[in-house]
Amino acid sequence: MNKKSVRDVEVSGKRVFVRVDFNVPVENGAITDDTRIRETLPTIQYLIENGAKVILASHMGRPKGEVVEELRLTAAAARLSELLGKSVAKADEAVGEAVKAQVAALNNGDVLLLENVRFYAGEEKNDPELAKQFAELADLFVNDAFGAAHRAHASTEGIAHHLPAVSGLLVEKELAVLGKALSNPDRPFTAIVGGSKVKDKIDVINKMLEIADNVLIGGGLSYTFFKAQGHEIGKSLVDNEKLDLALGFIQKAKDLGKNFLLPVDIIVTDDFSPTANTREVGIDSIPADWEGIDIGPKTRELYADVIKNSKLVVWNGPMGVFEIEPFSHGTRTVAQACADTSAYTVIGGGDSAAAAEKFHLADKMDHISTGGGASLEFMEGKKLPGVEALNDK
Ligand SMILES: Nc1ncnc2c1ncn2[C@@H]1O[C@H](COP(=O)(O)OP(=O)(O)O)[C@@H](O)[C@H]1O
Ligand SMILES: O=C(OP(=O)(O)O)[C@H](O)COP(=O)(O)O
Repeated sequence: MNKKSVRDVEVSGKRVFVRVDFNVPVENGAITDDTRIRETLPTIQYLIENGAKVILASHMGRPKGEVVEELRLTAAAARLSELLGKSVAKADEAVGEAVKAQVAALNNGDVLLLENVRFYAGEEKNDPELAKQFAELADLFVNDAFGAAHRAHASTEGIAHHLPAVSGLLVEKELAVLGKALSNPDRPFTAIVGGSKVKDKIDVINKMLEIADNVLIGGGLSYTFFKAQGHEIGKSLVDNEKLDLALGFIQKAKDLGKNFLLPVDIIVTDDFSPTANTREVGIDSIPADWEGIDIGPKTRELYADVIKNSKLVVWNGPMGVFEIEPFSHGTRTVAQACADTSAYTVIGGGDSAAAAEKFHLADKMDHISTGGGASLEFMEGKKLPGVEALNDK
């Protein structure tokens, strides 16, 4: 990476404003997955050990510039404190006199977590005044919020214009792993693209056709391709505006000599529920009033085989509605194949990561990205504003 990291600058005795992504799932006030907090520990521990005064800032949810009690970072502070094995002070605001006083009271090695930065309307607007207020709290800015690196907000981008600005160790790691997949991949390189957000995934499929050897399509995306090819797709998910583009991708794969695989069989259902009737059908036999919900057994076998024979696998998006048990087999098979293969496996996207967790296979993957949107945008070749704003080496 051509950006400076926290290791490239002096931090001892400095007030360091660290943007993290503690946007973790919470149910009834309890954190249900603390991955994003655990992944920032290397940076926070590095700063503590090197005598910095650590000021952490994060967003949580989308409170749209207002205080929303359920979106306070109180539970995150408590969990961080447990994980660090030391007390973490928590501010009730993110800027202002009380926060300044809390910062002034910090000793070297102390940690203070500010309140949700999205309680301020200026955050998402990248208001220069708010960015300045954040900057006034510190001597150095460290961005370790990979999950929010695609956002140009006051605490991710604006602040970098007022302070020396470097990356944290998580951002550095994410960029190194995802960057390798893009620029110097081990081959055969297999990209698996599934999920339901056709519009969001189009650019990623396009990019993967250029850089991967095998592109496997699954999930709700598949039906736009099937419809474009003239198949009956019943009530399956489709994006009618992308039919020509889908045909274009099939042609592009041929022109580039890439192995572009669509499901050869699927599971259809007559109702979106765990007790619904299901059938395995070929892609030319989808009943008009049924819905495609998962990849079928032949496709599972085919995809698992490709994954097994790969050296690098990048997976984004589930193969079916894995949240409902009878429709989870395709996603489970792909997750298991990723766990078993000797290939280096990279998982991006919240739902694919959640699927790996659900099947207790997450620790068998080589890299699970902490950013869904951010990893997609990075893989599409877009610039991430939270990274671009950092100081060059
Ligand atoms: N055939 C399908 N029909 C409808 N929804 C699907 C289908 N296959 C997968 N899904 C849904 O897609 C969702 C995930 O899509 P997406 O957000 O694009 O993935 P990710 O978060 O991994 O990027 C899951 O909730 C899953 O239930
Ligand atoms: O959860 C996040 O994004 P993700 O679901 O794309 O990984 C990040 O915290 C960014 O949040 P945002 O999409 O509200 O800006």
